[in-house]
Amino acid sequence: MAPAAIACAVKCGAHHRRISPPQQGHAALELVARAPATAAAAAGELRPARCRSQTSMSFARAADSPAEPRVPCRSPPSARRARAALAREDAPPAGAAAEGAVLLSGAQSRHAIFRDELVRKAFYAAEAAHRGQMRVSGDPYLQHCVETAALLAELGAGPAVVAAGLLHDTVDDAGLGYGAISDQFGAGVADLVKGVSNLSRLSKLARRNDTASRVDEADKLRTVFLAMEDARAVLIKLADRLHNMRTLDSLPKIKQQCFANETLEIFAPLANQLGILNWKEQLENLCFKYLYPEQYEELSSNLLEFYNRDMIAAAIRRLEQALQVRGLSYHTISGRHKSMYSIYSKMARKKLAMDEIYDIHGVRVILENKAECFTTLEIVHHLWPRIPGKFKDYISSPKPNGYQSLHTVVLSEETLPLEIQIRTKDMHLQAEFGIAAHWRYKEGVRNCSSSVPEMVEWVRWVVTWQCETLHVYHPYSLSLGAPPRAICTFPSHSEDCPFAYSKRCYHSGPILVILLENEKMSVQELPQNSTILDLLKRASSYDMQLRLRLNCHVVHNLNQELKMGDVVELIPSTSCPGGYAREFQRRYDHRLAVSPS
Ligand SMILES: Nc1nc2c(ncn2[C@@H]2O[C@H](COP(=O)(O)OP(=O)(O)OP(=O)(O)O)[C@@H](O)[C@H]2O)c(=O)[nH]1
Ligand SMILES: Nc1ncnc2c1ncn2[C@@H]1O[C@H](COP(=O)(O)OP(=O)(O)OP(=O)(O)O)[C@@H](O)[C@H]1O
Repeated sequence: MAPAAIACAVKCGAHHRRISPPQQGHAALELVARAPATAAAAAGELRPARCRSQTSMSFARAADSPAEPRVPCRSPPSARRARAALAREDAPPAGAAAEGAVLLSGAQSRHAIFRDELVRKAFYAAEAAHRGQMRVSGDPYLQHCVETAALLAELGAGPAVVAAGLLHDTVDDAGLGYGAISDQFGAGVADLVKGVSNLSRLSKLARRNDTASRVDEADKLRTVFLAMEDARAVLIKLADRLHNMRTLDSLPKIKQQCFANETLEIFAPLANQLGILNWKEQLENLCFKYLYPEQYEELSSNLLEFYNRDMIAAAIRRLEQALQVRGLSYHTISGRHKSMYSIYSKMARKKLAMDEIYDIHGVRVILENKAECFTTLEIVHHLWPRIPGKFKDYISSPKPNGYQSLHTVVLSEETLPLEIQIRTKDMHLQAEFGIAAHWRYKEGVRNCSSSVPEMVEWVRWVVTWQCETLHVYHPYSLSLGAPPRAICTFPSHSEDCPFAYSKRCYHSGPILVILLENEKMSVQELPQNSTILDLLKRASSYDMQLRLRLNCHVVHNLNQELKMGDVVELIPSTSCPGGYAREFQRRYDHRLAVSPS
């Protein structure tokens, strides 16, 4: 649908009555009531599911990110300071800026993990490394590092991930070496920081090559991201991007759009694949704001009048009581309102006005068996008047992908449509993690024929396992069936634990590798067991004068086999001492400096 048509569709929905406003840019509210079997439900508690969203729009830009083009800061003093800070113990170093102390205590008051020894030490190292560096907004650079780490802390990530979140820009922007980080924080943290750097570099190249505009290529790049790095590095990169997107205001419009395009095509779907829906929705809403500002404003002001969180909470309470009266026990009842971008996309996809979208407010009930689902449906239709034509029985007639659920739309509070989904715990497991998984449903048929789903499921599992908040809402922890294999107690793993984090993919299909040549990045799909020579046959610019690097190491053997996520660079033999990437950056910066922005 053309933007003008969307604007019209948004307008058409503008007559809804005024109700409680959502926070701007806020991801969908999600409320969960556990069955009385759980402590939360026994206490009648409603709580936000997954991480609580925070969408403060207060700071501007960072690392790989928004304030581009960023001349790489290789300031020897900051690098020296940072190395010195690394060498010290974890006490605040003499000369540490007072504003650093304020940032640290602010972070500690929000998240206890900032009191952890490793995390505090990482904070001081980041403080020393970034001292004096400012963001485009004029805020201290360190603020971005702290906010990135805070997002990870909010998910319940452990000390290594939060420490790496604090240090994520020290290699690229403060000249700290892998060795220095590894010596002080261990190879685990250093690998994560390096992993984030690698992802940032590819992301930068993707923006320069406008990869986001080629859907297929963007899909493949996401797959490469998941394949090439530890899932936790991807998580840190996502946190980095989310904070940068929240603070995009200070940048020129053209760069805002460039970041928003890339985020919408690559990072938001990545968050979806990782199962961090709250981040996915925040990222999408922010992209929407920068890419379609008029439609965003219009839809946002209409939704201010329309979103009704209290109604969802009241509906959950009412249904809970009714189920109790009938003696029906359930696993969970959850509610959410649809995010702004999801509404916008559905309107565009289905050419509908806002008031024709019936699932803006939704509730989902998970029960033990089919019979209980149908009884619950009766109860629902008894509690609220149903909207004709909106009932779907995907239990009796499952969707081709196996998805099963009952869907109905009722009129809550007499005027507001409320979508209610009713399913068993096994159906829910299928809908979240099986072939009918929600992320696959959202991506449509793309990606589904390769080994990608297997890899995504693996990465989702690792990330879920690593983050307490996500773990709590994992179906296995809702006793939705036995875990597939024996697992350790959260959050530690035995050495041979199958769920310990490691790069693990089960590739049976083709591999994806990145080829960098002549300032161009492409994602190449090759059969298993392909060699560097096979890849070079596809390179338009290859001649024997060029040197080759595979994952930053010079290559001597062209028959070396490639694996998923490898990065192959063709380097001009006259390359500058700083390496191809830096020369590339220099040329790019020069071009931007001379071209009108
Ligand atoms: N995980 C998963 N969820 C699904 C799938 N199909 C539908 N859903 C969920 O069910 C909701 C409604 O789907 P349908 O009842 O088929 O409705 P629709 O065709 O999208 O159109 P509307 O009735 O306008 O919402 C979706 O918004 C999803 O939340 C699926 O294959 N997998
Ligand atoms: N009625 C509901 N109750 C509770 N959660 C829901 C309900 N409907 C969808 N969800 C969940 O809300 C999240 C956001 O879904 P969203 O509304 O953006 O898309 P969708 O409903 O799945 O798809 P579509 O836009 O295609 O209708 C998903 O995790 C989805 O499973």
